Amino acid sequence: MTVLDSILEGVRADVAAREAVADFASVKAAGAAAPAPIDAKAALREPGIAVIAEVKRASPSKGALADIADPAELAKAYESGGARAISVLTEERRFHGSLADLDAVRRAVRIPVLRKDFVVGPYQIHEARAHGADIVLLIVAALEQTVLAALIDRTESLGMTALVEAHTEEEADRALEAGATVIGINARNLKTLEVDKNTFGRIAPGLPSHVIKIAESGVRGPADLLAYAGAGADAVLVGEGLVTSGDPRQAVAELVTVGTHPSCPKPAR
Ligand SMILES: O=P(O)(O)OC[C@@H](O)[C@@H](O)c1c[nH]c2ccccc12
Repeated sequence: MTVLDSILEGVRADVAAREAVADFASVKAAGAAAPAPIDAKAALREPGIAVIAEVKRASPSKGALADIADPAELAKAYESGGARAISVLTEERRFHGSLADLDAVRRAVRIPVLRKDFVVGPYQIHEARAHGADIVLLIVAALEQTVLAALIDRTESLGMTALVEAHTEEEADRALEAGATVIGINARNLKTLEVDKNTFGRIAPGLPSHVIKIAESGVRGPADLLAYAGAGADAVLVGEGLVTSGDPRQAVAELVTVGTHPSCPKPAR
């Protein structure tokens, strides 16, 4: 069993437990009653490399990363440093995230918020909307093709943006085939947890120019952002490098400064 399989097993159990308390119809209604989502695609297409800053307490590869007492305060620091969007891990068992973190961040910032979890079905999409998410992560490796296509459709029908994550050329092809217009290439293989920073550079050039391309994982500083920008990234998603920095506002600001400088490579459009 891969790491991803074992995470998915826990997630399915947790979703079933929540669904026993609040059924599908009730999360759907709560999502419909939530304030309208922000247009995250427009935000990601603004000039300069977008920085998506992540609220990440722990990871399966590193264990505890940061003691984040107040996720709202961290998100505000990211926003004031110039982050274009905030990613919030909501998976509990391995990443120590929660929907309460998502709520706190949603209340604290005005920029788009991404629900970062292991989505296995439509329940979590409506739940994300009910908790104020504008973007939902969908992981190709975790989903069958027909389910992936249906979940992208459901996410976008609710006015949110589906960020579809791939790790190989085959997965990127599946993402496109399923209708993804925002694709994240994760340098970390979720089955083995190994990081290969060349993954984005191998896969992204093969994606059509209309696709918004996000480089995920492994950004520790401006040099990494520049390398991803040179390979065609519209955005970078950064977790560990920010939560362990000591000064998250400053750490984001350094990335944003480099990513918006006239000398920074721009994606072909
Ligand atoms: O902490 P890093 O190396 O900056 O990585 C952030 C982000 O890419 C990573 O948290 C991530 C990317 N895809 C995921 C899917 C599930 C959980 C986590 C992730």
